[in-house]
Amino acid sequence: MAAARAAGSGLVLSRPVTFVTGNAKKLEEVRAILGDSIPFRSIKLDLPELQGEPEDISKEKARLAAKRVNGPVLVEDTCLCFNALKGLPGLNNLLMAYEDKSAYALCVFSLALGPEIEPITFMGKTPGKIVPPRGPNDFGWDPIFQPDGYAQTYAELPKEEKNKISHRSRALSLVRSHFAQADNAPTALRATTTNRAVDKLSQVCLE
Ligand SMILES: O=P(O)(O)OP(=O)(O)OP(=O)(O)OC[C@H]1O[C@@H](n2cnc3c(O)ncnc32)[C@H](O)[C@@H]1O
Ligand SMILES: [Mg+2]
Repeated sequence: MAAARAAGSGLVLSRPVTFVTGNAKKLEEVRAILGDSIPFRSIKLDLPELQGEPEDISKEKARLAAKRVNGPVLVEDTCLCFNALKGLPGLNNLLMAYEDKSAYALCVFSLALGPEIEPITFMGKTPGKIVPPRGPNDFGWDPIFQPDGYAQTYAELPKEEKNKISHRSRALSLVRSHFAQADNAPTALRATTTNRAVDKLSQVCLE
């Protein structure tokens, strides 16, 4: 297959990256946010629901997906984390007992360039609070999450607004920078430099 080059980026992949998810709504947002900045295809695969820290879950999803696809993959794991529960994901009703309704939406993308290559992660975080549900009920917990600085829940916001400030778009802007950063490295070094550059990036959490 022909090599794929991300628009405006020097990161050359042997195949276009495959975004793997079982969630059509996620895919819709990723398409809207990325446009044609990174060439990707997508497949619908139900990855196992793993337990643990979001970063570990995301990486494990990427390892499993890279084996299934046998090529470069991008996956993501998202959670709504409640500060009253010390960042643990939880249920809206459980929160009733707590005065602190603050929360954050967290999205962790993992990029694995192949089945034998350790995935690298990119995190985006959007702070907000949990409210009684408002707005359309077609995407997970969107109706109960109201981002800071907004009077509307994610579900009530126009899609373009959500996509400007969402946990997902913040994480994806790091994915994009990662692809663009590879531009600065000599071709022969790109693969390894990319992996190292990401050590730095993987600790970045865009808030
Ligand atoms: O195949 P994957 O990508 O894993 O898809 P999933 O639907 O299982 O996705 P997650 O495990 O990452 O997400 C856990 C839940 O969070 C929901 N969710 C993810 N992103 C969301 C967003 O931006 N707004 C509202 N709910 C979201 C999603 O619908 C799930 O019910
Ligand atoms: Mg899942």
